[in-house]
Amino acid sequence: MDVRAAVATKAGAPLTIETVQLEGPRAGEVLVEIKASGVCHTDLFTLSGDDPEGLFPAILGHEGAGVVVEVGAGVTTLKPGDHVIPLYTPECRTCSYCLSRKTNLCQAIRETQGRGVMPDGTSRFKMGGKEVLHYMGTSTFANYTVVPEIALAKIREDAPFEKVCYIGCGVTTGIGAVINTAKVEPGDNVIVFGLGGIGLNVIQGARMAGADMIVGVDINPAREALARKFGLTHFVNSNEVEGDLVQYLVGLTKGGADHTFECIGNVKLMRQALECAHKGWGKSTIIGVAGAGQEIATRPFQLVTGRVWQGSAFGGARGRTDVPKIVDWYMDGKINIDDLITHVMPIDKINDAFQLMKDGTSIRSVVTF
Ligand SMILES: NC(=O)C1=CN([C@@H]2O[C@H](COP(=O)(O)OP(=O)(O)OC[C@H]3O[C@@H](n4cnc5c(N)ncnc54)[C@H](OP(=O)(O)O)[C@@H]3O)[C@@H](O)[C@H]2O)C=CC1
Ligand SMILES: N[C@@H](CCC(=O)N[C@@H](CSC=O)C(=O)NCC(=O)O)C(=O)O
Ligand SMILES: [Zn+2]
Ligand SMILES: [Zn+2]
Repeated sequence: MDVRAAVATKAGAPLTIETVQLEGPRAGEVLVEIKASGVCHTDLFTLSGDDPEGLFPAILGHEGAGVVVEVGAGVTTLKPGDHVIPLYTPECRTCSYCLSRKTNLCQAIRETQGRGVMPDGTSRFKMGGKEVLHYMGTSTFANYTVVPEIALAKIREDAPFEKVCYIGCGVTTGIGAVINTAKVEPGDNVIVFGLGGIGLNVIQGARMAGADMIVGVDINPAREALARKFGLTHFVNSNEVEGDLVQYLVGLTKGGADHTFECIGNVKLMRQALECAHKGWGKSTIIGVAGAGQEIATRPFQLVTGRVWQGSAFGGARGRTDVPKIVDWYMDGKINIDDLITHVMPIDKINDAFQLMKDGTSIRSVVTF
């Protein structure tokens, strides 16, 4: 079938809206009509060429929501008409990672996903007779896509696609990092570096967990007012701090934070986030994704003296199990998504969404089909 897609032809170039040929679902696969997709910083990161796994030409997008159109042979858990959110972290429930119960990083299809192909090693997308690659196993910047059954969360049918698509990455990543990975406890002090589409959800998660001080660090003063609505108690504009930022934050939290989160992807800030965690017990969780060749550094003494450095992918969430519950939280008014979706536009305007993100003007843009 012909589908409309925003194609990333090469690193650094704007996406182009194209008619692409999509083959139907093979065994274990599902054809999904994508109704809406958020644009995450990671899409921009991959498009920039900084992602060691970035491949072109490809159809980016990993924050979608839509409706099942057709299922391939052997698919038992989904049927046409079901509403779904594609998962870049699948949940097969049978691989050793899933069975360990120690991680959400299902590895059942990770290798082929990283090569931009379906689990059988081929792509379903073609343009002008040539293969176009999948991205993160989801490729949601197309009005139809094919996704493995194990990478689809079935959600309730009354949830609005234009809002709950954000649960496909940003919401789950931020709230999940607090609840599943860091396990923030009532009364904890928290510092969040980067108050964008992820960091604001970390703030929202910290408030849900009952944190006491919730400190946000950003260079964009426009982020303060919105962050306060989500639970921020102290805003720090790092450009305005005189002297050492780490010392300032340690002072503000009277010895360092119980938990810090890096939500930018900057290795220097990852170090600062670790070093303003409390001596003896502070935990620092890296969420931001850093480019090829970037490495983190600190004095080992920082760890010897009890700080813990860890990371979180997709908020430690097991998507098929947890995503439907997070959709319920939104529908029940327990979490706020609406105020974070600052722009909605048709897919034809997707390059505007990337520009708004680069300019620091948007929190989340959602494209519709
Ligand atoms: N681990 C995971 O599972 C996931 C990781 N990510 C990653 O998380 C990171 C954040 O994504 P997202 O929230 O969408 O990105 P955004 O661009 O929305 O947010 C980043 C924020 O950090 C601010 N910032 C930039 N530089 C600095 C600085 N030097 N000091 C303080 N603040 C700064 C930005 O300001 P300004 O707006 O002015 O630039 C912006 O407010 C990215 O690296 C993304 O790839 C995303 C999803 C999942
Ligand atoms: N491909 C990159 C790493 C990109 C990355 O870390 N992705 C996150 C999700 S970011 C979503 O917006 C993730 O889940 N990582 C786990 C994984 O298995 O990819 C690189 O090679 O550096
Ligand atoms: Zn993302
Ligand atoms: Zn698995």
